[in-house]
Amino acid sequence: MLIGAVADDITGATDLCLMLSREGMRTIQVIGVPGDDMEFSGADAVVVALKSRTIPASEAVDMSLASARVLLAAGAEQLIFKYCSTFDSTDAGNIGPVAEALQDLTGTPVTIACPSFPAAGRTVYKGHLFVGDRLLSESPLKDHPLTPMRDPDLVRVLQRQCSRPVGLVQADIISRGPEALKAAFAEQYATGKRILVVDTLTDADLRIIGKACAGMKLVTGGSGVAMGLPENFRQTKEFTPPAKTARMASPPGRAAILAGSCSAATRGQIEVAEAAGLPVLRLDIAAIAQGRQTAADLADWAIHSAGDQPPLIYSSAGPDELAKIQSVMGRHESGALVERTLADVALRLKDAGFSRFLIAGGETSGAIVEALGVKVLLIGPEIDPGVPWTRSISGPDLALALKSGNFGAKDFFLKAWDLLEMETEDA
Ligand SMILES: Nc1ncnc2c1ncn2[C@@H]1O[C@H](COP(=O)(O)OP(=O)(O)O)[C@@H](O)[C@H]1O
Ligand SMILES: O=C(O)[C@@H](O)C(=O)COP(=O)(O)O
Repeated sequence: MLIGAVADDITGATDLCLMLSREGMRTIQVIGVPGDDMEFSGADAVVVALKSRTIPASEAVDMSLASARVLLAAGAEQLIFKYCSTFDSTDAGNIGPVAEALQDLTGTPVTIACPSFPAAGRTVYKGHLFVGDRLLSESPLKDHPLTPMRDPDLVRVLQRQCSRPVGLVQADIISRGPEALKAAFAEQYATGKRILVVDTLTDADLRIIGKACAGMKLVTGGSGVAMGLPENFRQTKEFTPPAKTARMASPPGRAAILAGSCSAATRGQIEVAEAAGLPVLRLDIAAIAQGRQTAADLADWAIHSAGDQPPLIYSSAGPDELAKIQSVMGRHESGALVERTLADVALRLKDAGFSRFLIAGGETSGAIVEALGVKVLLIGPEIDPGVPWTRSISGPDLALALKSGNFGAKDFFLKAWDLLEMETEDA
C-alpha cells in the first residue's frame, strides 16, 4: 500500500477512491475502522470510510487514530485525512482535532488543509471557500441540516477547531510551482504555523500542490488533494487509469433510490426524477415519529411499485421546513430518526431481492451501508465528478452509488443506471 486514507464520511470516501483510481491506483474502500488482521494485498491505496463528521470530537479522534494505525502498520507511505470539499464541520470540530491528532501520530511537523475540488465547483481564494460563484456562507451549505456553514474564511474556521496556529498559502505562491510552495511551507513553519490552508483555483494548482506534498507524511483535504499525489509514487510503480467508458457488472435484482440529503442539488434531482415519471414517495418524519408511517410501509410501497423505473423514497426538505422540523424534534434527533428509517427500508428491500441502490447523502449512506452489513467496496465507473458506482465485495453482493448530497447533474437519478450491466441469475 502506498496511500492510506481516513475519510470522515462514506460518500467522501468513495469520492476520494474515485480520484485515486482515476489516477491509476488500485484502490479499495473499507467501511469502518479496519481490524489489525485485515488483508490489503494488491491495493495501491486503501480508504477507510468512517461516520465521524458530526460525532463528538474525541470519538472522531479515536476512530481516526485507530484506522490510521492499521493503515500505517500495513505499510502506507502517506496518509490522507479526507473531509468535505465544503469543509462541513462545527466549531467544536472535527477537522481540526483529527488533523492535529494524525499529525502527532505521523510526526508531520507541518501539513496542509486543501478542501478544493474545482471539478465540482469548490475553490479556495485568499483562504475563502467558494461553492460555484458564491462564498460558502452564501451557498446552500449555509442551511445544511447538521453542519450549517456560515463562515467562508477557512483560516478562521479551522483556527476555531485547532490548538496550534493555522496559516495560509495564497494562490500567487502556488502558481510559482512546487519548489516555491515547499519553500512557503518551510517559511510558515518557521513562523510557528502548523497547518496551512492552501488556495486552489484549478486542477493544475492541485497537481502543483501534489508535487509539493511528496514525502509529507500527512496531507488533509477534499478528494482534490489526492489528484497530484499518485504521480509522486510513479518512480516506484506504474499505474494504469481505468478506461473512461467502462461499465460495471451488477448483481441481478431490482433497483431503488433512497435520498436523505436535503441539499439543493439532491432536491433538484428528485424533481427531475419525478417529472420523468419515476415512482416517488416522501418519508414524512412527523408521521414516522407518531407511528402513522413506518419503514415497512415505505419498503412495501417500493416492493409493489409498478413498471421498470426504480422507485425513489426521499425525506429531503427545504430550509424552512427543515428549520420547523428541527425546532420541534431537535437537529440531531430528527436526522438520526430519518437515517434509522431509511436504513431499515434499505434492509427490507435487500431482503426482498433489491441489489442496486442509489443513495443520496453522506450521513444517510453511512447509516444505510452499515445496516446492510457492507464491509468493503470496489470502485467502478464515474457517474459524475466525485460519484462512482461501487460493488460490495464483502457482505451482501450489491451495486451501490453513494452520492454526496451536493454532487451530480440534475438527471443523476435517471442516467446513473446506464453504467450498470446486469449479470444473469446463473452468472
Ligand atoms: N425531513 C428531514 N428532517 C430532518 N432531518 C432530515 C430530513 N431529511 C434528512 N434529514 C437528515 O439530514 C441529514 C443530511 O445529511 P447527509 O445525509 O450527509 O446529506 P448531505 O450529503 O447533503 O450532507 C441526515 O442526517 C438526514 O437524516
Ligand atoms: O468532498 C466532498 O464534497 C464529498 O466527498 C463529501 O465529503 C460528501 O459529503 P456529503 O455532502 O455529506 O455527502
